[in-house]
Amino acid sequence: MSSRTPNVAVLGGGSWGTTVASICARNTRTVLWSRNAAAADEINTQHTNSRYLGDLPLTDTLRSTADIAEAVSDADVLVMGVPSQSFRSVLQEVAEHVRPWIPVVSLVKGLEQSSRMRMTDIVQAVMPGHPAGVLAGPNIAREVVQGFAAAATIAMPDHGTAQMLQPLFGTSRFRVYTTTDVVGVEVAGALKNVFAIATGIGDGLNAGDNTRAMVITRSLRELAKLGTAMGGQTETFAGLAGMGDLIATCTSPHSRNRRVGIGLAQGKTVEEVCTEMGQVAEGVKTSGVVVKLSAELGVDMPIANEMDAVLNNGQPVEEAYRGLLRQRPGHEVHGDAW
Ligand SMILES: NC(=O)C1=CN([C@@H]2O[C@H](COP(=O)(O)OP(=O)(O)OC[C@H]3O[C@@H](n4cnc5c(N)ncnc54)[C@H](O)[C@@H]3O)[C@@H](O)[C@H]2O)C=CC1
Ligand SMILES: O=C(CO)COP(=O)(O)O
Repeated sequence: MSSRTPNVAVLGGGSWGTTVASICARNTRTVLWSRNAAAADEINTQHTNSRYLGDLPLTDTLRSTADIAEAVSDADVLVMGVPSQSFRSVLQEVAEHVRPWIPVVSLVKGLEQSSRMRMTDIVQAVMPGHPAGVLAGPNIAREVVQGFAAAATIAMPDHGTAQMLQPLFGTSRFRVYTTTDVVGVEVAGALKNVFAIATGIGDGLNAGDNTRAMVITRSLRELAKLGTAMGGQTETFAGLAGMGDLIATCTSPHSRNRRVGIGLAQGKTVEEVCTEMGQVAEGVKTSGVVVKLSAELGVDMPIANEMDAVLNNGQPVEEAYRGLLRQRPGHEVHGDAW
């Protein structure tokens, strides 16, 4: 790469794709692909994305297009910000237009339902040879756009690539750390959404602060057990992408996943809550994938199992908490039961 800063293309004009593109545009030439031409036009002329981020101002040098080939043709770095279940099809659509071997950074916190694959595995399958990594952390989009201090970690298989990408995503108030633990960061980001739904149910049932702390703490343990069984490093789960994001998502009034849990506790169906929100809550679809993976890998995940029962098998929310309380607590650190 020459001495000029790399060109970035971000695919996906929702809350987080827009936010990350706005940050990158402060640091280098950045194009955001939105499938909605009116939204792209609004970003170019008004410097807002009102559907997802209200009137919060975006970086005025950010350029947006609804033409996916145009968005990526000059890109030195490809950033994927479409939800997990659309990730493969968008990548397939764009693959022939992308320069050879440029790095691909996923912003996505979900697992593919049909294949149970992580997003970086999908990159390897669709665009073999491209270095694939992930940016994740406690990053509620609107708070990041507003410029409140926050941090994330960028994981790439090669540390030099992570260090090369770091300045593209960071600002003085958005601190980007580096790691090579792609699996750990990616799994942590996907799993925390399932546990945010569990916390939301407790909050919606007015179960109180002790219950919330119990669910978050035991969720971290489940997350770390499955994450390490899948190849992630233990320390990652105590970091920004693990504990950090679990805390943010399980406690934020802005979290879509937590709001799903609250809605369920209020007697709404998953479909009703998701339609009302009009934004993705990845944990709904990730829940079923997680229980299948945990069964395959022999990892006991009682909270995730209860969420799968509620979200996919019609179990009433009150039963989910009662089901957990019926279990006898074992050794806090070495026990299998929750
Ligand atoms: N919003 C947030 O605070 C954060 C979100 N994330 C993750 O980022 C990913 C994207 O989420 P958000 O931007 O928040 O979702 P969103 O619901 O705000 O927006 C999703 C965007 O993807 C587009 N999209 C969906 N399917 C598409 C397809 N087939 N082709 C083209 N575009 C498509 C939608 O039109 C929409 O613009 C998710 O995995 C989420 O977990 C990660 C960190 C923070
Ligand atoms: O990933 C997020 C914060 O880090 C956003 O969480 P939600 O998708 O639940 O809004």
